[in-house]
Amino acid sequence: MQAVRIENLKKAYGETVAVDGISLNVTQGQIYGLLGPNGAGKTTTMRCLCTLTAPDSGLIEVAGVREVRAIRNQLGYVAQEVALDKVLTGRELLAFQAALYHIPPRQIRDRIDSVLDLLQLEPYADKLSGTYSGGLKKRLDLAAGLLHQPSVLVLDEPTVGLDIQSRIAIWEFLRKLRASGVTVLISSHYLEEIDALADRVAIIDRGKIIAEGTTNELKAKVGGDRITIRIREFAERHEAEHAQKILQQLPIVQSITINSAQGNAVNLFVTPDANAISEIQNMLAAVDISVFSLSQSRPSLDDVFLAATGQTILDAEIAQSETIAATKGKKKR
Ligand SMILES: Nc1ncnc2c1ncn2[C@@H]1O[C@H](COP(=O)(O)OP(=O)(O)OP(=O)(O)O)[C@@H](O)[C@H]1O
Repeated sequence: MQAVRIENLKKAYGETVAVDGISLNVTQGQIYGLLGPNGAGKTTTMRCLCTLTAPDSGLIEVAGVREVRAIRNQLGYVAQEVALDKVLTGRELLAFQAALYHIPPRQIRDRIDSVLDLLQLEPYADKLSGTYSGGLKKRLDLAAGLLHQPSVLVLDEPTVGLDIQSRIAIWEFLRKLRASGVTVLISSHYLEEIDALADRVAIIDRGKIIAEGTTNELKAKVGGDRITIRIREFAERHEAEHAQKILQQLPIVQSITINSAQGNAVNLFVTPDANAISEIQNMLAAVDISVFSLSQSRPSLDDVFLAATGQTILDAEIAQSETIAATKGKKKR
């Protein structure tokens, strides 16, 4: 049975199309990643799945059930913002959540002890949650999401703003959860997070899935190696375009894009070839283009995004924030 099935989900807010026909299948016991820039539609997809936002159309099924109440019993949702009442202790907060989830009163104590243990929160359980560090708050949020023993845990950007140690602790916890059979759906715009955790990934851009598969499958599809050339530390766009024109003539070059977020670096995908670097260097030297730096790497998930959209995730985020700023500016006038 599929843990999560979403078919042709659509949701618009006025003229903004947040989700534009997303379909997903998540097998039980997997960590499934939704990767995409801010504003791609990840939160809206998750909120629709968790029955917190009504979709305009599309089908949602969780562990074989479609009815709102039944879906809620199967799902735990941990939102992007930590939603804690600071004047309660961790334990009191969990007790409050347990009542919201209609957990039978006789079971509440055991359930709370069990999630506190699972997230190694016992030493902090009787301290006010307002005094917790960011990592502890997130762990308490995760504990609350697991109180009713959901078969699917949905996490929206669970490590945003956390330091690296707290992030790694949460990654380890999620792997343990998977080993116990819980399905985890996680959204992130951190490439390394999805790379480290997800069995499968859907890459989302502007409300649509642009690539789906295991991380290895997706990287393999991109093909050859990536070579990044910087003509100068911060090159002008026209300098990068000149190099692009020259390098396009090389048969080993599969595609070339210019990355403005990286000082107009020139990104190439080339067929794997031991002489690729020297061929490129010779070609540029022949037309007197000097090179500030040159690096070669295996494809990353960002390359998958780049190959599908023509821009990196960071570029897409910059473009999205510029669109929002422009819309706000228009409204003010
Ligand atoms: N309640 C809302 N009202 C109006 N527009 C919304 C609302 N929620 C989301 N949007 C818009 O829908 C689009 C998708 O947003 P969404 O939050 O789903 O993306 P995201 O990939 O989760 O990004 P983020 O990580 O920034 O939340 C964006 O353009 C956003 O501005």
